[in-house]
Amino acid sequence: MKQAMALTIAGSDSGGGAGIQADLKTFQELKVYGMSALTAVTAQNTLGVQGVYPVPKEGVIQQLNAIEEDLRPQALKTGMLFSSDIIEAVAERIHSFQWKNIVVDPVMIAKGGASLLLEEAIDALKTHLLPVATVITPNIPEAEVLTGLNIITADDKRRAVEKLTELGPKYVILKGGHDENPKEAIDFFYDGSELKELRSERIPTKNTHGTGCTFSAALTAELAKGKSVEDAVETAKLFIQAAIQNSLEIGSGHGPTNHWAYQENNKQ
Ligand SMILES: Nc1ncnc2c1ncn2[C@@H]1O[C@H](COP(=O)(O)OP(=O)(O)O)[C@@H](O)[C@H]1O
Ligand SMILES: Cc1ncc(COP(=O)(O)OP(=O)(O)O)c(N)n1
Repeated sequence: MKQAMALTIAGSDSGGGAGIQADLKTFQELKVYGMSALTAVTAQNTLGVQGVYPVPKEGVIQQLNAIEEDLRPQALKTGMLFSSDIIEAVAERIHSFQWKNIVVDPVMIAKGGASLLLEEAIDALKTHLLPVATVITPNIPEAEVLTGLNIITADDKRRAVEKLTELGPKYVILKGGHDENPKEAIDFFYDGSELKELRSERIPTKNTHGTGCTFSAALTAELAKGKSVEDAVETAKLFIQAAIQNSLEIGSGHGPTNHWAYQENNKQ
């Protein structure tokens, strides 16, 4: 059997709950061989981000070249990319290597408010990276920045996903973690014509550090196995639901999600 292989291009979270660490843990749980290209080192824990140290663009390019030369991913995701320099380099490599199944999680701001994307990089994200994306997974504040819309109602969400599709990605998943619904966490899935809702119970917990990273990593892992985007997102939603339901009460801030809960639940 061919081994499924996935790549994450993202920042490091020293606390292990988000970023590269969350992505690799998720790949591993879903039995996908994980590779990483680091874009930045953050000093971070459950209380927030204390420092950001970007990797020079040349270092990011060299990591991607090394992966292409020898390993080739069947799917990849991008997370924290930080600067327009890094975004342009990543988009160029994805294009020239003709990598497929590209998940763009347009990470902008960490839970505590720290900026993980420079203001100057927003244009590059829209003009360089979204056109090469297969699927993008913004949360509501990120979708507001990318579209310039105020997103509150279901109609706003429809308008937002349509507008985001015009920027290039084939599919848009507008995540509902930040909306006001106290009972359900509803994500909107748009394939360019049909809008579907992915619903789950909203779990009342403060331990949601790394939810977005984990969700997009699960989606990427399933794409690497050859699933369609429609099927991969169903598994990603179940994976994040189990991870939040069994989140870890560690640290004194927003604890991380539990990456092994999905497999534990699915053991015979
Ligand atoms: N309290 C919660 N209960 C259940 N699902 C949640 C909860 N918070 C977020 N989610 C889900 O986690 C995933 C990540 O969403 P979100 O938190 O909006 O992303 P981000 O971490 O990028 O802000 C989505 O599928 C969302 O519906
Ligand atoms: C290094 C790094 N990358 C991404 C994030 C944001 O992760 P996310 O899943 O959106 O979770 P929260 O920041 O909302 O907890 C991050 N914090 N660090």
